[in-house]
Formats: sequence, C-alpha cells, structure tokens
Amino acid sequence: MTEPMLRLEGLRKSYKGKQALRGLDLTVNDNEIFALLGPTGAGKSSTLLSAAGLVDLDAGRVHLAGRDVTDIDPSGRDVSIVFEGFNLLPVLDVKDNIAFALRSPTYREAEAVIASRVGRTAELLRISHLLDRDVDTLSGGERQRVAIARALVRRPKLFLLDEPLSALDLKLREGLRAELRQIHRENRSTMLYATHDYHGAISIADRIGIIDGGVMQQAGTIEEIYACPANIFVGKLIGSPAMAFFDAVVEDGCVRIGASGQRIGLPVFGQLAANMAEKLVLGVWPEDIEIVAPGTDGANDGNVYAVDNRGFERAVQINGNAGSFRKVVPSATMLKQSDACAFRVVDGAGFLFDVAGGKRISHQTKGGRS
Ligand SMILES: Nc1ncnc2c1ncn2[C@@H]1O[C@H](COP(=O)(O)OP(=O)(O)OP(=O)(O)O)[C@@H](O)[C@H]1O
Repeated sequence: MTEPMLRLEGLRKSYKGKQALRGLDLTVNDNEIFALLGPTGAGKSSTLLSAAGLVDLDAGRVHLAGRDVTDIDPSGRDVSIVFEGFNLLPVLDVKDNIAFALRSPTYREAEAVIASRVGRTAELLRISHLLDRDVDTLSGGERQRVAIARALVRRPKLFLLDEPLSALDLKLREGLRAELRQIHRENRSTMLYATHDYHGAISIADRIGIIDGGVMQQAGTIEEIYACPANIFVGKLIGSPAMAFFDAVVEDGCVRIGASGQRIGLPVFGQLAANMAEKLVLGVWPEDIEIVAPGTDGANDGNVYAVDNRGFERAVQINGNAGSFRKVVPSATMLKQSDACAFRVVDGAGFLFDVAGGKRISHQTKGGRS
C-alpha cells in the first residue's frame, strides 16, 4: 500500500496558553483533495501551518509521503500554502510574483524553465493576459488566481489552501473551485483545503474532515458521514439544511419524540449501548422528515415558522414542541408562515445521540440518506 501523502499524528499547539490543536490526527491520501471543514477558531489554519512547518508544535509528528518531517524546515518539505490574504508581493508584477518561488535559493531554476512554467501555470488559471500587470491593479478574483498560480508553479507534493476562495463572490468561487479540480486532475496533485463553507467542501473534496476545538471529529467521504455522523456537532455542520434534532425519551421499547409525539420502535436503531439514558437526542436528516397534514395520526404537531423562497424550491422552518427543523420543499408546496402542520420521521431513519456528550449511540439506520 502506498504511504499517505500527509499524516498528522497527535498534534498539539497552544498560543500563549490557548490550545488551538488538542491531539489532532489527520491523513490525506496521495492524489486526493481533502477538505478540512470547521467553524471559525476550530484549528484549521493551525493544522495547515503545522503541515507546512510554519509553527512550532508542542507535541505530535508530521509525516510527508512516508517521511517524518516534524523537525525539517518549511523549505525542505515540498509543500505550498495559499492563505486567505493572498500574500502577493506588491513590488513585483504578476509574472514575477508567480516566478518568485522558482527563483528562491532552494528552487533556483534556469530562466527559460521559469518562463515556460510560469506561462503554463498562467494558462491553467486563465491569467496569461495579466502577466505584465502590477498586482495592485488586479481585482480580488484575479489576485486569488495569481496566489494559486504562485503556489502551484513549484509543483509541490502537497498543496495547502487556507480558505482560499472566501473573499470572492459566489460565481467566482464556483468557477475557481472547478478549475482547482481540473488542475488537480491534470497535475495529479494532493490538496488539503481548509474552509468553513459546507457547500465548498463537498463540491471540491474526495474526503472531508470535520474539525472543532482542535480535534478531528470525523473524517470520511460525505456519504460515509451522512450514513454515520459521529456526534451532534457533525450533524449540525453537515447537510443543507443541517440535521434536525429533537428531544426524545425512551419508554416501553420505543423512542418517543417529545412528551407526546411519534413513537419509533427501538430495534430500528440497532444494538444500543446497554445503559442507555432515558432522555436522548434524536437526530434526523431533513430529507428523512415528511411534512404531513395537521392532526395526522402518529405524527408530531408543528407550525410553519418561516418560508424562504429559493426559486424552484422553498426552505421551510417548522417548529414543534420537541425541536425545530429546516427542510427544502418544492415551491408548489402549499405552506405559509404560521400554518399548522405535522411531521414524521421516515421509518428506520434517525440517529440517537447522548444528551451529555452529544456522541452517537445508535447504529447506522436505513433512512433516505443511507
Ligand atoms: N498567533 C496566535 N496567537 C494567539 N492565538 C491564536 C493564534 N493563532 C490562532 N490562535 C487561536 O487558536 C485557535 C485556532 O485558530 P486557527 O486560526 O487555527 O483556527 P481556524 O479554524 O483557522 O479559524 P478561522 O476560520 O477563523 O481562520 C483560535 O482560538 C485562535 O484564536
């Protein structure tokens, strides 16, 4: 088996007593795009900086293509990093900004080779027409392309992208993401892409890692994560809309939603932990919740709190006694704000989570997502 391109093992990093990484593990395989998804302050940048060797770790090891590089300088690691802030050099034009890394003492190349590589990389990123411009005359999207070109031109083993597209508008972001995938296919490069944008992460990545509090919460393909979300935090960050959560109680071999809602037989949740608490949280992907007519037998009562128009679809928020959820429905669905309605969880769907720690305690279910 080939070695993973990047293996981070038990990384710990504190900044003036503030713990940013708390035993973080992460594996990025050769030739894959791995998205590191997490909210602000989760530890994404610290993870990328650790991989590049740009921070001093308190503990843990960094392996690059099977080699332990923990004690190796950034220049000896063969990785390139693109930051959100672009870090272009204002005194140089676009061409020289891209060529900069190839002219460093470590990567010194012949000028003819540099010109050809700069030209090829500029074509890939569709910035050939900008090569003679000063960087301070460029738009945000153009600068971002130049920053990516500058990192790419070295053809590093590993390409680290830290929120590279967040400053761009939606259309530019989508376009650049498609181009990054194309570059990845052509160059067979490996990318670690940090973002807090769920849509961005799933559209570009082969696998996703969800990070919070400096710890990897779960890693896998999006299908694996949907089929088995590790904890409530993962459910809240994944999906669009995200997972719905309801208070639930265990009574008479059933899980009951709220005090008087739907009853679901315990066996559908698989073999459960022996000492299951009486109170639990039931997590359900919105696709596994049906909205039905008010008063439907065995369903949960609710009312429509908000309706957002999305063109061909609408996103509705339904509030119930045991919790609320958002779900996308066709725009022909006759639901208006304040309407009474009812909803029920599709047979066999849903996950049970522990109230205290938020960990999933039920097995994979057979809902619409699995
Ligand atoms: N140089 C620093 N000095 C002090 N604290 C820092 C420093 N860098 C990061 N931190 C703290 O470490 C934690 C993790 O930060 P990090 O930048 O790795 O998170 P992030 O997931 O990249 O966040 P964001 O999405 O906001 O960039 C945060 O609480 C942050 O405030």
